[in-house]
This record gives sequence, structure tokens and C-alpha cells, in this order.
Amino acid sequence: MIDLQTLTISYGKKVLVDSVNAEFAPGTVYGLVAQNGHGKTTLLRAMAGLPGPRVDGSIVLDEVQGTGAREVRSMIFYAPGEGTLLYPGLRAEDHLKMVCDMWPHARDIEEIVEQTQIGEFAKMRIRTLSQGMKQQLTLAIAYATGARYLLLDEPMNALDPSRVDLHSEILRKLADSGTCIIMSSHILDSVDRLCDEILFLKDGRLIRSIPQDDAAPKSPGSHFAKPAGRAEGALSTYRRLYEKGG
Ligand SMILES: Nc1ncnc2c1ncn2[C@@H]1O[C@H](COP(=O)(O)OP(=O)(O)OP(=O)(O)O)[C@@H](O)[C@H]1O
Repeated sequence: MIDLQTLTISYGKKVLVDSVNAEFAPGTVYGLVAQNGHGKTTLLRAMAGLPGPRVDGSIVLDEVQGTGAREVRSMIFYAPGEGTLLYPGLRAEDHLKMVCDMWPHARDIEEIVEQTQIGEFAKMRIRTLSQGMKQQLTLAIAYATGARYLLLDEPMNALDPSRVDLHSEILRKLADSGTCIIMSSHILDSVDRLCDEILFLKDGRLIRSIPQDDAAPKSPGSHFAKPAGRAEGALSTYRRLYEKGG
């Protein structure tokens, strides 16, 4: 469980997350939605214990204070969008080998390559990959870590529809086997299809919603009581919250 306790995150006077309390349970896929520049990346990075903004309050992971703490560092992985995790001169497969050497619960590389269908470019250097290939590799790296908490920053924005389906299926399976996934996204129909819960970040608060097409939890691990009221599509919620002065 990741437990945010009166968490406030700010850059100077700009407060992006304001005294937020929230819990993220194993076995659940969470969508994190907001308008551009409202703090999704900042929140995910802070949850992973990465440096940057001022962070007040507490982030507790499996009862250990602070996600940067040594005991929990190997349990949580933040995957940036944009392929910034990758070394331009190295081959795709080199990155997976590094994960294998560094992460105590790393998964089998061959299995990951097969599951993510990245074999065709595994031997290519990063500088020769397309944006979508880099995004597929970044996701493969995230899966390879074996981390129980995956924080994925816009993981699908460069993927073609068949890859979106493939990775949605992989993420669902990971959640069903106990992984907690928090993914930011602007692709609201895939958020609706994949996520058990959606959190809208607005004015520093997290507003919880459930996807329209499935009012029941999509995985048995979801601990949270469902919010009262009818489920609503993410796009409708988005419009209500951000476009109509809601
Ligand atoms: N290092 C920094 N120093 C100061 N301000 C920053 C820094 N990094 C980000 N910000 C500001 O914090 C705010 C939130 O940025 P963030 O990248 O978290 O937004 P986001 O919701 O992920 O946006 P997008 O949807 O465009 O990716 C923005 O206003 C941005 O200008």
C-alpha cells in the first residue's frame, strides 16, 4: 500500500498537490488525469522518491516512511514518458540486462522480450528507435524490474492501437497478480477501459472517480469502497471538472 498523508508538493509558491490523503492498493490500476502542467509528473516522481520539488507530509510505502528509503527502493519504479530513461548509445537489450543486474526481483529477460514483442528491435541502439519503440522498451524495463509499485508517466501516448491493447493486457495481468499500477494519461478511453479507479488532479486535490464501462472492480485486489453515485466516463468527468468551471 502507498499511503499519502497530508502530502503537499510545491515548486516555490506554486502548490501542485495540497494536503492530499490517499491510498493506493496492490492489485489495482489507477489512472491519474489532469490538464497539462497540473502536476501529474511531479506527483509520480515525488511518490517514487525522486528529487525535485519541495515535499511536505508523508509518503508511506508498505508501512515504511519515505519511498526513497533503502528498504523500499527496489519495490517502486517510476517510468518517465518520452524515453528519457534510455541511453542513446546502448542497445535495447542492454537496458534489460542492466535491470536484471540491479533489481533484486527482476524478471527473466527472454520472457519479457517475448511478452512485450520487442524482439525485432532488441539489438538496435536507442538512437535508432522510433518514439513508440522507446515507449515499448520503457514499459518492458518497468515490467522487468519486478517492482510491486509501477508509476507510469503517460505510458501509452506513442503506442499504436495494437500495442495499447497488448500493454493494457499485460498491465491487467500484473495487477491481477498483485502489482499496484498508477499511470498518468490523456488518453481517456483507454483509462476508462483499463483502470479500476481514476484520480483527477485539480487545484492540488485528488478527486476519485470510477470508469464508466465497469462499475465493478476490474481486479479483486481493489481495497477501496466505491464512491457513491453513478459511474461516469473519464471524458465526461474531465469536462465537468476542468471545462465547465466545476
Ligand atoms: N523543475 C521545476 N521547477 C519549477 N517548476 C517546475 C519544475 N518542473 C515542473 N514544474 C512546474 O510544475 C507544474 C507541473 O508540471 P508537471 O510536469 O508535473 O505537469 P503534468 O501534469 O505532468 O503536465 P503534462 O500533462 O503537460 O505532462 C508545471 O507548471 C511546471 O511548469
